[in-house]
Amino acid sequence: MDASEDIAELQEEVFENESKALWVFAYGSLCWKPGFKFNKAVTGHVKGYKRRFWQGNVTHRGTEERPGRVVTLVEDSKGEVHGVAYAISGEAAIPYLSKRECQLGGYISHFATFHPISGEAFKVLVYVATPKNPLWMGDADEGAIAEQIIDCSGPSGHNVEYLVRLANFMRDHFSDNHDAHLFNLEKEVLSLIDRKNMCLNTLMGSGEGCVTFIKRNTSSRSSDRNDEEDRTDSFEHTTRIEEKTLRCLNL
Ligand SMILES: N[C@@H](CCC(=O)N[C@@H](CS)C(=O)NCC(=O)O)C(=O)O
Repeated sequence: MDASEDIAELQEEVFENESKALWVFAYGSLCWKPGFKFNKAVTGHVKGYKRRFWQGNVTHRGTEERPGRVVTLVEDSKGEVHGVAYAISGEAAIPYLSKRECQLGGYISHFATFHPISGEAFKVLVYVATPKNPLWMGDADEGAIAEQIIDCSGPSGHNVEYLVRLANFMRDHFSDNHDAHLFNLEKEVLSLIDRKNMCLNTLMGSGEGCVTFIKRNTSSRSSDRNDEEDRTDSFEHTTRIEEKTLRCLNL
């Protein structure tokens, strides 16, 4: 973890009252760089999609001359995409996401059903790029996509950082989830970096604004409290939390 990164807690459970908050599902850079304040974050998945590096990007990880590649969700009746859902807080999150995702990224938003690692499924807002948007790049040979990724960078950093931080997030939080497209691309990109004698550390940037999640194990709460007290307390605790401003770890 870079010294400039922030830490935030991943919770294990979403209580019924909390699922009525506005939640956003993250499956790309929002997993490791949300950029907005949230009250709660839980891992889980959405069904009926697959994650693909089929969206072009000229405002974060590429330029007009050399567009980068970022992820979107593509419909797939047998697919599942794992990521993290955030209970957003404050009024700034939606305008921020509208600008970052829609205005700058070509994504549109709609609702999907999120299945948390424990607890009932609930609705989440998800930002998806469709083939209708002008930045759409679509399917391509994974070797060609890898060549494009190592060749692109933009105002938010290198396209390699985008890919590797997402792969790291998935490894850290979903050990049994094999997103072949993501990890094949990572393997191809790391092999090209090696062959071209490039420096991965340099490509990964400073980590400014990135978040590393630590798991908060609610079941480890003091054992002398009954479930109801725990549940109520942890819900109140969740709502009582001031808007979570992520703190830097000055290690
Ligand atoms: N909506 C997806 C993808 C979001 C995404 O990766 N957006 C890109 C392109 S608009 C972005 O914000 N990149 C910021 C960055 O690369 O630092 C998610 O939930 O994570």
